[in-house]
Amino acid sequence: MTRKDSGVPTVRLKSITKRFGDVVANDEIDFTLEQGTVHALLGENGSGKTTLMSILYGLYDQDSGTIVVDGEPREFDSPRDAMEAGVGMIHQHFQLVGPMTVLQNIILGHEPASNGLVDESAARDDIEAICSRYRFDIDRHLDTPIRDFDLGVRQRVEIVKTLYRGANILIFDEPTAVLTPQEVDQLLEMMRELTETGCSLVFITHKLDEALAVADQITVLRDGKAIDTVAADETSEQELARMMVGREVLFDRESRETVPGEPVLEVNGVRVDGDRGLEQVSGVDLAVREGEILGIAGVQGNGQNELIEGIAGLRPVTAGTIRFDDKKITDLSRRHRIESGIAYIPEDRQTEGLVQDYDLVRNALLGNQTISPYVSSGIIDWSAVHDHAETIIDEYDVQAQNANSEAISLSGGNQQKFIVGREIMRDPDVMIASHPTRGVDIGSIEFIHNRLLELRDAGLAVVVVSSKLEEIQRLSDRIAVMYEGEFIDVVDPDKVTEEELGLLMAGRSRDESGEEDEEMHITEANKDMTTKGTEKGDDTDTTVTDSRDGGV
Ligand SMILES: Nc1ncnc2c1ncn2[C@@H]1O[C@H](COP(=O)(O)OP(=O)(O)OP(=O)(O)O)[C@@H](O)[C@H]1O
Repeated sequence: MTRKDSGVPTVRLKSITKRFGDVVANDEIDFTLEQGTVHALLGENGSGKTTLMSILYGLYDQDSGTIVVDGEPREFDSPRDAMEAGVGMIHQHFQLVGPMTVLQNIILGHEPASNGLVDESAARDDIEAICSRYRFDIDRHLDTPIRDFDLGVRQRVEIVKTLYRGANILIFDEPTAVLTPQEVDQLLEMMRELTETGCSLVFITHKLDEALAVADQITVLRDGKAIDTVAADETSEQELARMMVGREVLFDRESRETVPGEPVLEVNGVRVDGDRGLEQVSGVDLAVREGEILGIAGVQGNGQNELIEGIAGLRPVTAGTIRFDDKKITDLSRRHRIESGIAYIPEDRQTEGLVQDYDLVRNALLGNQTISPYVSSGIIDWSAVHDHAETIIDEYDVQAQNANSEAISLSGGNQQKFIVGREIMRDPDVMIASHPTRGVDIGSIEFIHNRLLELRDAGLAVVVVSSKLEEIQRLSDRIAVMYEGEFIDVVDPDKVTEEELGLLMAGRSRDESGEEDEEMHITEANKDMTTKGTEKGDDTDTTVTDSRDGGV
């Protein structure tokens, strides 16, 4: 990748300060974005990254300080003002309207008109030109409602929407958090291509390797202050981690001493449909034992999310049975599953994990509405719920003004820590965690990982779904790989490389010689880990190569 020399700064933020009540979110921050470069903004959850960029995007007024764009001091009263100056923002949480089509979402508020009518054909041409230039594949789906797509596609729609509005200064707020590894590579490549066409990019991220791979400059924020700005090719992950957290952070896989017990959660022949009524999970078998973490790896969209939503009771299963603690729970409601001991950390904290305009007290009650001491004889004990919210805040280091703060006022990572705390503190027997550290800073990732490992060591059955391979490898005792609605393999994390996992996630056997690709062998010992190919035009048995007993 070629990198351009710094020219005249595209954006200069001078001594920006922003307070929310007593919280100083930005404390006299200076920040310079050079023309045609990628500038990564790093920092722990709550360090002030989103606030700083929201000021540049006209969402917040700064209390003091100046914004200079292309050499001109600017005052943005709204995102519309910022957009007119060429500043666009792709948010962590998408701002799309579910029932509207992809095309309608892209042009919303900027509809081209012809004879007083919306000229969809002109819009279509413009969008197709943008898609082909930046290699987006969404132009095939312009007439489909956005609610039919997963997060990866929704994000691409957001990016195209921003480009459609003419932005050439693009702020990406944790864009890779919702993407698969392959999509991440594509996005990073696309970000470089955008700079080649004269765009200047701010890249907010927690992923140091991505910042180092794509950025020219990196600025680290801590506690609302800019700690330093360094050239990406003159620093390292270790140095950045130290600047962010103020200490060394280690992510080594520790060998474990304890042995898993009996299966507590068993799934047999389960089928689950996706949002569009198409079968996403095609009759899978799964058994999770006491004291183990089963990692489910897979490229997003291969049924893993539908499967765990089926287990958690958020989505009906169309066939098969789910048993927990030897009792059939297939038809139990979500609430009854919680009461029976199944906790769930959802993929999308914004819509499934929290009610954004509820305060943390009411959010602490979610899922505990029938549970003593919070509720007895149908009466809520708000003082007990308040104490509970405060305990979560303290023990999970959630940065919030207090328990009465609305969820929406918390940074994304702090919202995540609150949900993790609430779910773990239910004292469950089974924990199902979907992308548990999405959007979480490295210090907090270590913290959440350690909590999940503690649950396992305390004898819980834990299921972790993640598209981050290093997370799956670090946490799991076994890794089941899902591909097109089925388990294609079960592997030992100590014996598989990231490359092999990546191949499996792409539907390929670990044996690259190809001999085993066509028909993998089934041994007696692993027959019960086998899943049947069904709806996808494949009626052969798909085999797993792990020889331990027990279900996937
Ligand atoms: N609308 C708001 N009201 C009150 N406090 C807020 C608001 N927005 C942000 N804050 C607070 O300002 C601080 C900085 O938050 P910000 O979202 O900018 O952090 P961040 O670095 O982007 O974090 P993350 O990586 O978790 O997204 C946090 O303490 C946060 O709770």
